[in-house]
Amino acid sequence: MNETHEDQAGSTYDVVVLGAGPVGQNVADRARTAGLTVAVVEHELVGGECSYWACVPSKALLRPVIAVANARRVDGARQAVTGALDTARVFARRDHYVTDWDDSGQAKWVKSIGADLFRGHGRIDGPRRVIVTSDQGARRTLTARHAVAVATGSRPQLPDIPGIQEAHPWTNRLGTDSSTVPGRLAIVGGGGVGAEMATLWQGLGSHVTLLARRNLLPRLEPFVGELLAESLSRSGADVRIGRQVTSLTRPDPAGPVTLTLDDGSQVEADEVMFATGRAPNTHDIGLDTVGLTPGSWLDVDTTCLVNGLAGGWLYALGDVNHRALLTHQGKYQARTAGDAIGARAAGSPVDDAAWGDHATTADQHAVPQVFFTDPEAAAVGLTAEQAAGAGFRIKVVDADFNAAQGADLYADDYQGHARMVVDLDREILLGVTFAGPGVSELLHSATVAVAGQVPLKRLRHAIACFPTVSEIWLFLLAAYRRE
Ligand SMILES: Cc1cc2nc3c(=O)[nH]c(=O)nc-3n(C[C@H](O)[C@H](O)[C@H](O)COP(=O)(O)OP(=O)(O)OC[C@H]3O[C@@H](n4cnc5c(N)ncnc54)[C@H](O)[C@@H]3O)c2cc1C
Ligand SMILES: NC(=O)c1ccc[n+]([C@@H]2O[C@H](COP(=O)([O-])OP(=O)(O)OC[C@H]3O[C@@H](n4cnc5c(N)ncnc54)[C@H](O)[C@@H]3O)[C@@H](O)[C@H]2O)c1
Repeated sequence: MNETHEDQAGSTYDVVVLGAGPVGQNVADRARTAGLTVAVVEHELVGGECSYWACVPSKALLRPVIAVANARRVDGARQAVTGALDTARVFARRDHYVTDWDDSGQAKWVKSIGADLFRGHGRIDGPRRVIVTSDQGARRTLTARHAVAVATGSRPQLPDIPGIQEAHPWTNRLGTDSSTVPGRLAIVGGGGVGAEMATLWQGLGSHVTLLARRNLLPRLEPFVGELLAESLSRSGADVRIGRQVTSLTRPDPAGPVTLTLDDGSQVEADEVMFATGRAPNTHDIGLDTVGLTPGSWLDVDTTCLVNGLAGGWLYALGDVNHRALLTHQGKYQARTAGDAIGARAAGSPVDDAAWGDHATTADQHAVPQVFFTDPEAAAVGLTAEQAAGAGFRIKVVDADFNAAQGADLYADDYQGHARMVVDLDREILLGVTFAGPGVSELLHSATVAVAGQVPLKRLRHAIACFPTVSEIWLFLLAAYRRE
């Protein structure tokens, strides 16, 4: 059951990592760099949800949809893009990026860093011990001298609605690995998954009905969801905000599904997808053997050490700690925690003060996120509502992208909006949000400004090139001065 290198150090390791998604792989790498021996346990595919059913396949599928939408925004190019997407080629492109759901390349990488990979389901069995059970039922005990790092990720959270099981709903799994386009697709949930999946499947030719009980992308500034709802509607999707599903019926599993909504109306579709949030993969990892509650999100300190557990040996990284369910943020936690584990094992000082080498301070102040919708949505830090709620004295500054000539040259009649939230006491940025074509690549400038707490007086000297979409910064800063 194990794919170990020949001189494997028995079944005692410095660090045992549960889950070989992007986060598990990164903490393993960092612990190896610190000179520690590492075992990695994986019960499905090395690479995790991110590589096979989330970030990678969804972005591989979305890219052609967005590329065509952007070409159609440019006169002269528009005339060259007249046909429908070649869905067979789009799915083939996705299959390439998920390596046909074959994880041998990533398994090889785990071994290349000098970690030992154990295939099977990992369960904690008391402090510093993990039992791995293979598909064939063989058990192996792994003991961790210094740390067990839980990076088991999350799975879809389905609401308890009558008829949901019989409806055989899609989740992010079929939403990213299907190679057929349903004629009509109903999507429940308007968060990141629902918004991207609606963009994707409408773009691939489904007629999408998107049912959201609140604004779309409700964690971002409200203008983002409004622009997205308008754009999806323009593309032919039926977007219903403020609606809930009360029941589903699907008498024939191969036939259509009918959703009944809270206003009594019904939606018939060929498939229904639930994108209603995530639950942590902690229900069956032995948390009860160390006094923690199975199925709970794991509460951690700034080094990702689980709070309230004696001995300082259990770390939780990535989706399972519920800080920010994003691959890049989980990998940041993994780099930080891996270094902290290394420092603690060596008896070296741990720098866990704010913005220190062993602190995940950005989790609180500067989480960047991009939704690959049309228009793209990109945000870092706090929204105006969050900043005001946290007690900051703020100024909210807005600008439309079409003020910037660079944006108009990028896309004729560029539709997009930007907002920055200024901390008036320190004159730094607390948050920045962009919505518009191509803004995903603009976000890092805002992330540097927010994480770096760059004074606005200095930001004035960070000049955006003419004529680029980044010129939006000039208009945001000018609006701040004017007001
Ligand atoms: C549709 C969709 C699109 C997304 N797009 C993006 C995006 O574009 N950008 C972004 O930053 N984030 C995106 N996310 C979020 C991102 O997928 C997660 O934040 C990320 O996968 C978390 O990484 P992880 O390593 O914590 O968990 P996972 O990727 O879920 O990996 C966990 C691993 O642990 C294994 N495992 C679980 N339990 C056990 C056990 N007991 N024993 C052994 N192995 C176990 C699993 O099999 C899995 O391989 C998206 C999510 C979804 C659903
Ligand atoms: N590009 C990206 O970075 C990207 C893309 C997709 C997802 N993600 C991340 O993955 C995580 C999971 O995304 P998600 O969209 O599944 O979760 P989410 O929590 O972001 O959104 C779920 C949405 O479903 C709604 N909802 C919950 N129960 C409902 C019900 N019974 N009926 C109708 N609506 C209901 C919620 O109000 C919420 O708006 C998020 O943290 C997200 O940021 C990231």
